[in-house]
Amino acid sequence: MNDDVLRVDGLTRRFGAVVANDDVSLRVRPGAVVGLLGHNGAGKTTLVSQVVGLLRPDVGSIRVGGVDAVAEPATARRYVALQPQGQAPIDGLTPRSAIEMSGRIRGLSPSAARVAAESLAEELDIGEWLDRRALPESRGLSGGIRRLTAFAMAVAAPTPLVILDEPTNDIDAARRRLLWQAVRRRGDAGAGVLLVTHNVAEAERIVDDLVVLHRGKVVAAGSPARLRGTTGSDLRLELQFAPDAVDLEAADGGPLPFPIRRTVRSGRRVLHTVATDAAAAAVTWAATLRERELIDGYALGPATLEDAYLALTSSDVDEAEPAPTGTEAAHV
Ligand SMILES: Nc1ncnc2c1ncn2[C@@H]1O[C@H](COP(=O)(O)OP(=O)(O)OP(=O)(O)O)[C@@H](O)[C@H]1O
Repeated sequence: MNDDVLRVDGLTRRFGAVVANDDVSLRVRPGAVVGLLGHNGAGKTTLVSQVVGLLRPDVGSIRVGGVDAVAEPATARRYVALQPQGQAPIDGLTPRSAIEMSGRIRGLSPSAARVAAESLAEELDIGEWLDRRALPESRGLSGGIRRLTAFAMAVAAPTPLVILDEPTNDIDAARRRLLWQAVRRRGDAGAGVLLVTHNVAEAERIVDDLVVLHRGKVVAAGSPARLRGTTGSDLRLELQFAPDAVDLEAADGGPLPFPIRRTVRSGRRVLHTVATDAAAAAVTWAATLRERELIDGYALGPATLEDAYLALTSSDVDEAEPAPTGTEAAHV
């Protein structure tokens, strides 16, 4: 089908010796929320900058709403709204005036822009700040309210494609939940949404598909269930090591009394993926490590997408066997 609202093919962008995007391809269909995940420096913002015409690719093509965004960036830009990664420059404005102004720039009538500001303030629970002025040096409005205002500015008028670059930074947990729901609603209303985030656990609940970038390359793509790459009944045993634990291998590297499907090391955490029937043995073993003060603590719960994401983007992974995902890109 060629009704993609965003289609990126073979995109490569270098900065000197750094290959920030390396043969990246992805697509976003109308009504789909696609999460773009990756660590710092993975190349996410470079990709977004090319889609909105702020950077030119070295190689590859970008189509936004069917328009060649490399050849005709100004035309393509009409189909896309962007919430950039940094704070929106709204000093001197109130959230209400900033949201209304964005809506007006995107073609809303004055009355439609007023209605949009009111309804977004309600949707995001920022009504109490709607008429408070943002002042220089981050005064007047908190970082979180500024981020929510920037989101409202991006979606004040509907566009076929919405790109959100880390929209949840600085936002408290309750309003983050409202924001995720608002993002999902934009997809349900028919927009294609490209959502750049580090927040794997929260994004998992609202995205249709995920694309994982690692060092400029797409290392996995597909639905959250496909990327999770474990059977529905798998569990995750998380071990937390003390800051002064010097020999992680000695603590957890011996023969284990149960089979482990996958192990990922992430800082002071070690995440083992285990089958449900190994739960009792896993807890007994972890409790012993805890008693011997080799670990600070442990937790056993359902395997999550975060485990799979860390496995895809970490160089410190042991796989017992190839991940049973059926995806062509579920390995690095
Ligand atoms: N203007 C630039 N000049 C030189 N190098 C750049 C430039 N912009 C990005 N890079 C480099 O390209 C790589 C990808 O950066 P990019 O900002 O796209 O990553 P990111 O995934 O958005 O990271 P973050 O999550 O930290 O925002 C990094 O190595 C970065 O240092």
